[in-house]
Amino acid sequence: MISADRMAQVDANAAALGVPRKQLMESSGNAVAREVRAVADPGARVAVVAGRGNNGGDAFVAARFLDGDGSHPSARRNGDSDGGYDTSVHLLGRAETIATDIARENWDALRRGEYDAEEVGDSRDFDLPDCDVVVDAMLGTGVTGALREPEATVAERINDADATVVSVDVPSGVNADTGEALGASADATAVEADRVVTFHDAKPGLDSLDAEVTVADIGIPAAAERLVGPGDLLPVRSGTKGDDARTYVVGGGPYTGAPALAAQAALRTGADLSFVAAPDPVAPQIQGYAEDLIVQSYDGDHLTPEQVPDLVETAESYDDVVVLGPGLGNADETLEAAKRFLAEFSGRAVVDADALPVVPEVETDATLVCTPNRKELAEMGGPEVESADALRDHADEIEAFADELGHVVLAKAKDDVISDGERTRVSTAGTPGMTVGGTGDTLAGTAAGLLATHDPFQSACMAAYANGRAAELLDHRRHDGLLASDLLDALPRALWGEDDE
Ligand SMILES: NC(=O)C1=CN([C@@H]2O[C@H](COP(=O)(O)OP(=O)(O)OC[C@H]3O[C@@H](n4cnc5c(N)ncnc54)[C@H](O)[C@@H]3O)[C@@H](O)[C@H]2O)[C@@H](O)CC1
Ligand SMILES: [K+]
Repeated sequence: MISADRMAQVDANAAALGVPRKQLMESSGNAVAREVRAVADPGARVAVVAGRGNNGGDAFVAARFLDGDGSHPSARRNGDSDGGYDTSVHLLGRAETIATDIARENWDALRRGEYDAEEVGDSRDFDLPDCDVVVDAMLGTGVTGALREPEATVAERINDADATVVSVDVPSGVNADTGEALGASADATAVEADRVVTFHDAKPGLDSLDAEVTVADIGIPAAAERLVGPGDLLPVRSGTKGDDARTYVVGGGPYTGAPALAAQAALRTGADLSFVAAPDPVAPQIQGYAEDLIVQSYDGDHLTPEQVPDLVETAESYDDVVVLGPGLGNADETLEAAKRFLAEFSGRAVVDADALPVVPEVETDATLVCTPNRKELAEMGGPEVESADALRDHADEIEAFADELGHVVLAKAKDDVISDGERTRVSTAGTPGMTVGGTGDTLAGTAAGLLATHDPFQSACMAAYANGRAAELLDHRRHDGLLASDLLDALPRALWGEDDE
């Protein structure tokens, strides 16, 4: 099962892996043509009713495969008297308004190839021709809201027609995630399909329909789902910046750079305000690294359980996303404090570095993203991974560990493995230069900035990819000598830039 949003991500990942959408469209159209062949014999009359998006584009391709008068070489070879169908294509709207290049190219191919293809300017002029099969390609997963005109009227004509209705991807006007007709009213219009050819994977909403559903393999590589790619960034790229997103790094003491890097990465990733809570003696130093941060100090030179109630109260009252761990050190009192923090905190947090080993030891209501390296993963009770290259070979064990832990695990190495115990993805983004200190801190801060407005698993996937991608964007200049602080500059481009699409 795959949701419409995830399908769009996978599709963008496939393009990044070298299988562009136009190629997928060719496979989709071919699959639609196969379905028509399954419901009607050659020579039957097929009316293709297409919208101006890629759903229509799929059907333009199908028309090329279906149309014919029996003279196609394959039909002759097979000894069929007539391998083709009497096919007409009806585009709802003018060709200039076709929304995507690939759909327009397939429309142009129909016109140049002298297929029977017309533009329908006004639905009042449109008489669905007498036909045996209607291919419904008005709208697919790109539909928003109730069917507008002319689609609504045409949907009624399709439903009234005495023909087998084959819908492309999803019946037009139906929400693929829920199976409901889109729109406010209970009697919202949608096409009633006899058959649906959907692509790549089943859609949750199609089960409840009174239609026979075929799932067609359109050649999307498995890696487009398994590997985190630019498609996984669609939630940030298509979303708006969260209002008042705030992050709160509880870190510093023996070290000062780590909390500063994490807090700055959070700002680069969409947080509006980034706070650091740090011990008195090091607070000015952390502030000195960056005027963009708001540093709040507490008594003592390292975190102790005494400070925890105040920190929890501050974080919870402002609904801050916490980063717990960077630069805290591992004094016994500090680990005790980390444990107490997690026991009392019920918000969202990224847990990194020295705070990680306490996670399995504590009951918490908090929503956590844990970001261990290989050594920390083992210390937490996760799998022992023999080398930095081998992490992804242990993906199944990491999934089992995340399931047992009850939190998202982002295990970082050459390739990162991200799991919530059910879903597991691998990020191969990154460069050899990233073994330098501090890149884990920018990763934790990035995850926190994203966690302010996105779900934990998605945030962890996006953070792993964006942090690695930031290094790739810089790598041509800094193959040796990359600094974690360099990544800060590149993070916004990695997240929102167009350069890897
Ligand atoms: N995403 C994928 O992975 C793939 C998608 N493919 C096809 O692409 C389709 C999605 O294409 P698009 O995203 O271009 O979207 P659609 O073709 O579903 O529809 C988009 C168009 O419909 C219009 N529209 C939206 N809501 C409307 C409403 N309520 N009434 C009237 N018009 C409305 C929009 O203005 C836009 O022009 C899929 O359903 C599938 O058929 C396939 O080609 C292969 C792979
Ligand atoms: K459709």
